[in-house]
Formats: sequence, structure tokens, C-alpha cells
Amino acid sequence: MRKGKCGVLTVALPKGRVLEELMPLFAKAGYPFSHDLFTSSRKLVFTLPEQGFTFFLAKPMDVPTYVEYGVADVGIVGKDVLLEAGREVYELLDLKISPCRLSVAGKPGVEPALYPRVATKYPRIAERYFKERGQQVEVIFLNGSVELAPLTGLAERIVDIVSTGRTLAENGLVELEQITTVTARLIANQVSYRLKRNSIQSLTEQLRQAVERGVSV
Ligand SMILES: Nc1ncnc2c1ncn2[C@@H]1O[C@H](COP(=O)(O)OP(=O)(O)OP(=O)(O)O)[C@@H](O)[C@H]1O
Ligand SMILES: O=P(O)(O)OC[C@H]1O[C@H](OP(=O)(O)OP(=O)(O)O)[C@H](O)[C@@H]1O
Repeated sequence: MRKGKCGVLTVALPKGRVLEELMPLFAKAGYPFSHDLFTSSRKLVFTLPEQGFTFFLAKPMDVPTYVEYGVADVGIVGKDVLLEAGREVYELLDLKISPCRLSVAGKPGVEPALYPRVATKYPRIAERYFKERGQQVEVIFLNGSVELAPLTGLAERIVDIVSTGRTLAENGLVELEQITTVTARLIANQVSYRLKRNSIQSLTEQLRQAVERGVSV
């Protein structure tokens, strides 16, 4: 995108896994920013007026917050985070990168208690999932290494990301139910979407074409 009358677009990027797969997709869409640009320093804000962008580097779970409040016009984030954050943003495009799934897992062959404990980084998704099924559970929030919970007796079940399945397998756990599939999404602030419609639609269209052409990462 070149700077037009709509001005610079502010983009909230998620640090970590998604960013790695995003940069090849951006390049394919005609925005050749290197992953190194964002990871070779501790800088969090990258102002690139000539290219028509300002980028923020945020924790994935915080990306929808920056976008809902409008300090970022658009953002990129996993569907898992979008569902968990429950922010008022527009979801514009499935970027089809960083695929994984959100699943319920636990030790094999263990019948759940009447009121089982479920450990997760995704308490809202877990609450909603079990409530919809009429199952009463106690959801325990953890920040990570969630697979530890059933091994230590903290919880019988977990709700967590599964990708290759290696973490579950190496900890003697099994996937019991799949809640949803997950890929990264382009999201937009609702006001920016009106005020910067041309810039946002142009970015969306370029990315849509790149997604359709496919990216090898
Ligand atoms: N194997 C995987 N494990 C975790 N997340 C994955 C995996 N595969 C794809 N993803 C996607 O990547 C996102 C997480 O990225 P990353 O692991 O870099 O952040 P994080 O570890 O959740 O963040 P934090 O630093 O806050 O703990 C998820 O929201 C999900 O959409
Ligand atoms: O199915 P796999 O390919 O093994 O991937 C899934 C694992 O990867 C993620 O953990 P991460 O490395 O992000 O660490 P965390 O547990 O601290 O979030 C996720 O929480 C699972 O533990």
C-alpha cells in the first residue's frame, strides 16, 4: 500500500509464531517486510510512512484490545485469541496461516468427575463450551504449560491448542474433543473500517489474493 489520502494504517502484529508465518504472506501480498525488522531489536513500534504503515508488536492476546480501542486500525491474531478476547472488532479475512485446533484433552480412560476441573489459558472459551453442553465444570486459568495440570492432579481435563499433537503424546495425554479449528485472522477497528475504508480494503484484497495463491512457509 502506498500512502494515499486515507493516510498511514496502524497495524497490531502478534509477537511469536504467527508473526513468523505472516511475513512471507505479507511479502507475497506486495508488502516485503522482513521478519528480522521486527525481531532483531527490542523495539515495539515501527513507523514506516513511505510504505503507508505503522506497526505495533503486541502480545497475541492483547492484539484485539489495541484494535477495539482504535489505537491500531487493523490487527492480525489467531481465531483462538479472537474468541477468547471477545472484543468488538470486525473479522475481515482468514489468512489460513498458523493452523491448529482448540481441544479438550486429558488422561486416557479416565471418566470425568461430576464436576470436573478444567485447566486452560482460554477460560471464556472453556466456560462457553461446557455450558453449551450442559456440563458443570470448574475452570482454572493457567498461563501456559497447561498439559502439566492433569499430570499433577490440578485438573482432570485441559482446553488447549493442539497442533502436531506432540506435547499431548509426550505427556501421556489424549485429545478427547475438538472445540474448533484455528487460523490467523485479519481484524479491523469498526470506526477505522469506515474512515480508512480504501486503505483497509486494499490491504484486505492484497492479502486475500496472496492467501488464494498460497504461501509456502
Ligand atoms: N502449536 C501451537 N501452539 C500455540 N499456538 C499456536 C500453535 N500453532 C499455531 N498457534 C497460533 O499461534 C498463537 C500463539 O502464538 P505464540 O505461541 O507465539 O504466543 P503465545 O505463546 O500464546 O503468547 P504468550 O507469549 O502470550 O504466551 C495462537 O494464538 C494460535 O493462534
Ligand atoms: O500439538 P503441539 O504441536 O505439541 O503444540 C501444542 C502445544 O504448543 C503450545 O504450547 P506453547 O509452546 O505455546 O507453550 P505454552 O504451553 O507455554 O503456551 C500449546 O499450548 C501446546 O502446549
